[in-house]
Amino acid sequence: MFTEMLFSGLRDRVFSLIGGLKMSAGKKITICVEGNIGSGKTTLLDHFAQFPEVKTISEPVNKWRDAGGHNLLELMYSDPARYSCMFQSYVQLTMMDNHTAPVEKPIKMMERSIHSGRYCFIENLHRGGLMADAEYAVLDQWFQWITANVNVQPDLIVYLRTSPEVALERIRRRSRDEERAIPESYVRALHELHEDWLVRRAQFPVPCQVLVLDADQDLSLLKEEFNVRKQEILCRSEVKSPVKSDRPAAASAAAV
Ligand SMILES: Nc1ncnc2c1ncn2[C@@H]1O[C@H](COP(=O)(O)OP(=O)(O)O)[C@@H](O)[C@H]1O
Ligand SMILES: Nc1nc2c(ncn2[C@H]2C[C@H](O)[C@@H](COP(=O)(O)O)O2)c(=O)[nH]1
Repeated sequence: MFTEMLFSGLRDRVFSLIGGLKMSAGKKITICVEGNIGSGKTTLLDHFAQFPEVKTISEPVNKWRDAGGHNLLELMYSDPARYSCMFQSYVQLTMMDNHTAPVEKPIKMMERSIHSGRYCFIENLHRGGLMADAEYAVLDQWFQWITANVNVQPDLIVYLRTSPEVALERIRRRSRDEERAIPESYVRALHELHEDWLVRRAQFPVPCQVLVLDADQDLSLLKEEFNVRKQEILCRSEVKSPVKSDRPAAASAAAV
């Protein structure tokens, strides 16, 4: 009940923001909730799942933990040099499946996207020397083909921005078996890659508008943060969505 009350204002703000995206009649809106491991994505989706306008689609972690009886997530964490290419290949397939899943409701809210899989996780594994150049090149070719030929375009990214310290504390608190040995350096590197991508716009294209929320705050303060930022975003929602090209254009609205 307490969480319900806290998020009720957030729901209204998200919906008014979506209204600002100039939803034409019948248009479906896709929102991707991005953030580091433990940033609160599942918690946010669980809350929004109760609203009739929203269809939430969680990250397919269960598929990764049982692919024909194999726990690919555990394999990847146990020996990333050997298994990360295989794992990322399956992540790209399962995330493409989520992106293309037909949804009757006007709002599809996804946990993460194929984009963060490429720009944050694959990038992290390659830069960390845990993925060979050839594997990186092949995964990128697949990613480029998918983004050019399949509609994996979100309309809005909600970035739950946490400090690495808070993310680590929440990972430890959640204590998922496969994640018990995640080093602090891994979470820190993922944080910087999210920041480079969604805030600093350092290298990789951002496919749509981004709403940045300070997710370090406890649930009680998260709603206020969103209220403050809502107007700032709405004035940008007049901007047309990026023209669909063979690659996602950098969002014409600046990051907030
Ligand atoms: N804003 C928050 N304040 C405090 N704890 C949170 C907050 N958001 C999530 N948590 C807790 O942190 C852990 C990770 O949250 P989760 O939603 O599973 O993150 P993600 O899906 O991004 O990995 C869970 O135990 C959850 O209850
Ligand atoms: N190597 C990758 N790992 C990924 C990717 N997407 C998610 N994950 C891992 C991170 C967590 O251990 C687990 C679930 O993520 P949450 O942030 O929801 O806890 O899956 C990826 O693309 N590559």
